[in-house]
Amino acid sequence: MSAISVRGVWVEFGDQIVIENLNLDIASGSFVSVVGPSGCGKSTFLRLVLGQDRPTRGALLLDGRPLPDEPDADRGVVFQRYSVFPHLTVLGNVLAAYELGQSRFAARLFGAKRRAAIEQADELIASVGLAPHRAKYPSALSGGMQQRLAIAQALAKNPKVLLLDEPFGALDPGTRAQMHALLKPLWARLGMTVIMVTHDLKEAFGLGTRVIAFDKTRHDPQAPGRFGARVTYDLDLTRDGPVPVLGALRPPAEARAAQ
Ligand SMILES: Nc1ncnc2c1ncn2[C@@H]1O[C@H](COP(=O)(O)OP(=O)(O)OP(=O)(O)O)[C@@H](O)[C@H]1O
Repeated sequence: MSAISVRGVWVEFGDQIVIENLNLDIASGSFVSVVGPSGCGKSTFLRLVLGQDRPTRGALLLDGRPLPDEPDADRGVVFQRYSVFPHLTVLGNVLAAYELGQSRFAARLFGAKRRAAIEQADELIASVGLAPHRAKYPSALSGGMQQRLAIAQALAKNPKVLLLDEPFGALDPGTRAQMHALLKPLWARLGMTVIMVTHDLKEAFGLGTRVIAFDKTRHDPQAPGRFGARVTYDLDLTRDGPVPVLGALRPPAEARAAQ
């Protein structure tokens, strides 16, 4: 589990301000959904936490220490598409993640370490429901199966923080619901901190313990890049009390627990 602090973060590309003075504290083990209009900087924020992009100003901390500048095994990521290796089987994909995560200097594991990695990979493959498909290549898997594989691959590194960028955006509603049913118990069992960008409000509220909305609050028609996005809503769903969901009121925690 891991806590993330965002301190006075700005992101600028040339004269375009994308994120403006962002301050956030994300608790260990929380599941944060990030929503907001297209182009408001949600993926940019995720790339900052991943270490793929750096803030123009400000700092990000993981457990009180500056986030490393490059992605590492502490942070796993699943994108909407294309995050699995097409030339490797299901097992090969998950094993590759173990190899990359565990062996910094030699890319392959051998002997007892490899056997242990295969055992762990098989457990993970089973936990995302892909055991019968372990020898298949991604081209032989459905979109939902490929995303389950991408999740297994991200989890193989045993990350403290799992970053999800519209992970189910390309899936049909039925498969999406299956993915929700898979992800929530996995998150609860593994106790990771999850940050998920989504355009689907139902998904955001259904999975998240907290929903953060990004948006630009100021606009200059003469200079569209002059102002960046800020946090416009920050809803803690673990607290009791009414939370508006799609125009309706969410039931209190007791009633939810009984559901
Ligand atoms: N490397 C880059 N160079 C220049 N501009 C960039 C770069 N990365 C992002 N941007 C700009 O930053 C803004 C925010 O992009 P971002 O992808 O973070 O938005 P988003 O909220 O995730 O959008 P969507 O919901 O459509 O995926 C966009 O205007 C985009 O063009």
